[in-house]
Amino acid sequence: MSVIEFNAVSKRYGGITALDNVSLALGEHRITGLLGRNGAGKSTFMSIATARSFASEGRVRVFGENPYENSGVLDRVCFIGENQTYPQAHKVRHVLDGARIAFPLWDENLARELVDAFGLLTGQLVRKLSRGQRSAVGVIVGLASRAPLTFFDEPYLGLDAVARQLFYDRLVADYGEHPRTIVLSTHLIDEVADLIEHVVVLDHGRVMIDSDADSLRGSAVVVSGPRAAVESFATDHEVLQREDLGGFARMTIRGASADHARQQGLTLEPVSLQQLVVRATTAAGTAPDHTPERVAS
Ligand SMILES: Nc1ncnc2c1ncn2[C@@H]1O[C@H](COP(=O)(O)OP(=O)(O)OP(=O)(O)O)[C@@H](O)[C@H]1O
Repeated sequence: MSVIEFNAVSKRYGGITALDNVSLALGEHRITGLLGRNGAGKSTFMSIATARSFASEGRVRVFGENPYENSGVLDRVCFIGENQTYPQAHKVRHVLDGARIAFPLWDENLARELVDAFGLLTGQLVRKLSRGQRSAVGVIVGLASRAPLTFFDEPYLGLDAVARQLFYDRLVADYGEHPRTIVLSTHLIDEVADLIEHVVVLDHGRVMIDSDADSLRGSAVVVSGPRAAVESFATDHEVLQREDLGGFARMTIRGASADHARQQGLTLEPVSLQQLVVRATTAAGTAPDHTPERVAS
């Protein structure tokens, strides 16, 4: 079942097209990485999927229904943005109290554990927390909500590397025990590469990649060795990137057979998700009428 379905959805702000004819179906019980450059349309996508703004055109379905003013849908959705704001007088405990009421599947024990793990105190005023600590409050709400559809839109402004790792570890552990649909938008692709199962890359409001993460990772390899041998190997393949280093060459090649490369004495390395995303979004500007890359779903 698709939890989110966008069918030819566009969103325009005056002369700016933030989403351009986006068609996507995100299945349930997956962690999807929503990736793309600044201004690509990621927040706009999440804003429409959470019924905080209207599409200019197209059809949106969440849990199979129109999400607008639909409490049956929205009660199952949690959105954590990069800049959550809280009332001035609120303490951490008030935020948790509000979330307990808002989210039917709220897990108070998990919330308390996470408060400890992030080094917070429930009696602290949220406005006196550091930037990273405020982000931790958002992350705690997002995880403990156990919402069947949870969005994290760059949730970790100011969170240090240790706290971000804590978020990733707890996300994976809790998701393992309580599978749900999670959409995580981030620019820290290398950090999340191992935890995302599905990848959606937007660029200039369009879908550039909509793919299972493993298939995407396996879709290309980096081959290096003597230049003539690499050139010869690359002849019948699509070369995504090349570096010439004197008599040596290093190429990122799509659809290459690893065994064949090894037989020719070439060195193989996997391509990182970040490299694939960078490649997809740098090539995008030159391909206005592209077809989204859908490796497998
Ligand atoms: N409320 C708005 N009014 C006018 N333009 C907007 C509005 N919201 C977004 N935009 C524009 O729509 C485009 C997509 O913005 P969006 O915030 O969705 O991108 P993003 O991928 O989330 O970017 P970032 O990674 O920088 O957060 C941008 O060109 C942005 O300037």
